[in-house]
Amino acid sequence: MVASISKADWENFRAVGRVPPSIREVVLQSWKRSSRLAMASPKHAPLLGPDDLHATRTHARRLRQAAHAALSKADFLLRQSGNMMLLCDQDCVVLDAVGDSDTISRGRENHLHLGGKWSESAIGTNAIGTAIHLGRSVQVDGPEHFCEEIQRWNCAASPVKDPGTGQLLGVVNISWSAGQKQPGSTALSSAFALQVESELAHRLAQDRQLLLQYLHQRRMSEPVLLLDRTGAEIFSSESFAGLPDLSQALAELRHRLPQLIERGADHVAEALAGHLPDAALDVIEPRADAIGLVISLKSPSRRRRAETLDLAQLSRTGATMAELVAQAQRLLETSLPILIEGETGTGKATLARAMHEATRTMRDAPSHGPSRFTMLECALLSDEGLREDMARDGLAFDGGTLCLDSPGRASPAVQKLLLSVIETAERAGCRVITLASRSLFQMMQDGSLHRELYYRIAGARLTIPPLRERPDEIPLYLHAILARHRRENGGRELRLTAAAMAVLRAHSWPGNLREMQNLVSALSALSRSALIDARDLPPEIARPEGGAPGREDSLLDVEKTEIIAALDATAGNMTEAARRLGIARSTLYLKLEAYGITRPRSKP
Ligand SMILES: Nc1ncnc2c1ncn2[C@@H]1O[C@H](COP(=O)(O)OP(=O)(O)OP(=O)(O)O)[C@@H](O)[C@H]1O
Repeated sequence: MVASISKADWENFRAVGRVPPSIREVVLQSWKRSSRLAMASPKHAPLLGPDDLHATRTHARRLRQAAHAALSKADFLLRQSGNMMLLCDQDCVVLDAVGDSDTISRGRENHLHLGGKWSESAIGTNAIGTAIHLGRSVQVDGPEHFCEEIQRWNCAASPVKDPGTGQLLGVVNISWSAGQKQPGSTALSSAFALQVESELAHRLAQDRQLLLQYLHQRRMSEPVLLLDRTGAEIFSSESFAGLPDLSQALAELRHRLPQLIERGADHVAEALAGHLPDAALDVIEPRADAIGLVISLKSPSRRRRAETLDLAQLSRTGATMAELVAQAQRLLETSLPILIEGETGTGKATLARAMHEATRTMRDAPSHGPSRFTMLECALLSDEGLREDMARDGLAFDGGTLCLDSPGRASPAVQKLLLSVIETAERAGCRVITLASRSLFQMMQDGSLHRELYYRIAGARLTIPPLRERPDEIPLYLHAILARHRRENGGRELRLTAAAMAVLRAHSWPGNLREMQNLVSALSALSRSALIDARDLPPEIARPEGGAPGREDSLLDVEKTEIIAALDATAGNMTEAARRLGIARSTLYLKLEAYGITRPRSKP
């Protein structure tokens, strides 16, 4: 494209406001906006200082990361072409400059370079500022620029929009000397902008995949809604969708989420507190950036619940935990890395947090400093993201605890990087605690866990046995969880009948304490009475399908459950229960004793 006007046209407009007849409408409108700002004619755009530039580039990291491939390609293609390509953010600040080195040097003279701010309000009509103002591709040639010094340039800029929200993120701009003909530059800037947008879309799709994986791993049974960082709904449980009166609060949240989530988890929690007071929030941050949000109802978030239990409380939940807590306390005297193993939901993360809190408050451990608890969900880490976090100090340790969740599920590349993360953490006086629901030793033997990583994390081992291996402790846990639920949520105090307790003791609890926690939340929400009987329990617990016992169910478990179900169905009538089970009444008495089952009700 050739400029629609001459230098003389521009001079006439500036001097007496005469509008050149051949001027393009887009340029004229921009000149009018620029005139209203009554700016002098600066020689260059304003320039951000190094600290502000660093902060601006960090803030725009998502855009810059997505533009990485396009910038590398442009750097190669535009070498010695007289063109340079600039990536700018939505405030018109130049974030990156690549391409022909002579053109880049000349750009510096006008601050058409890193940190230069090219908004219309700062420097009048120019492709970057005008494209951002209009939200569409614009080319501005020589004398069409509003400020004289900038007329040595031709520029073509195309917007980059967030594929999730449609929000303008910035522009890709191509600049070259006004004297040279460079046909196709607008097309080139559009092509690169499209490439950046498609990379952003690809990353958004990957993040959505990660969010679904996260939800799958949590196995949440309460009403739950999963949103990505743009506010789009990724998943909603039927129970959540059916909740009345939430639509307005949610619409507002989804609208504000893209801004809130950029500012951090605390801002989201704060904004939601007024709208969804009963909701628990989990902002998902597998790397330094939040990629989405889980909202669950009537069950405070796992993270918050875990924070409230200390070692003393844990040791009160039975002999097994008392012994484990005693061992944990001895280990806290050392600097050994600790591996906590146990099936899903057995309380590994809770124990790790309680250990962290204990270290924090130990007066005789000044070296442990003010201390953060940094949890890395290893299965969700990518080597690229982790490398970036390490490079820009996103994983700064201050003593405290580095908690690695399921390192065996990380890719081999991530496992290698974790070795350096651990080294950095230990050098900063950090305690390393690793959580695993499968035997890491076994995984090392299988070759799915890096051998060196295993020996770096498994200094000492604590193993939490599954609930089904310690049925005597089940009532203690139930009482503790019922009491805690009432403390946290107020309301009625739920109590269990002997029959209900018997069924729950006999249950195999494949989801362990998390399953128990969810059951208590569900009972509290659904039960009309404060006294829970066996018949109020969900069918999969009260009457497990004979054909589909859990992996761990033994035949004895099945028999025990059958007996409890028969007693429940006959309201404790021994004669009738024995008849249903096809055994003698005396045999039923013997079996009750053997299984430690308490008769629900005395009926003849
Ligand atoms: N001693 C305890 N008493 C009562 N509740 C507990 C106890 N320990 C853990 N919990 C609760 O059990 C649930 C599961 O605990 P946690 O998340 O620590 O388990 P986990 O083993 O780390 O699970 P996963 O391996 O699936 O991540 C949480 O809701 C937690 O608050």
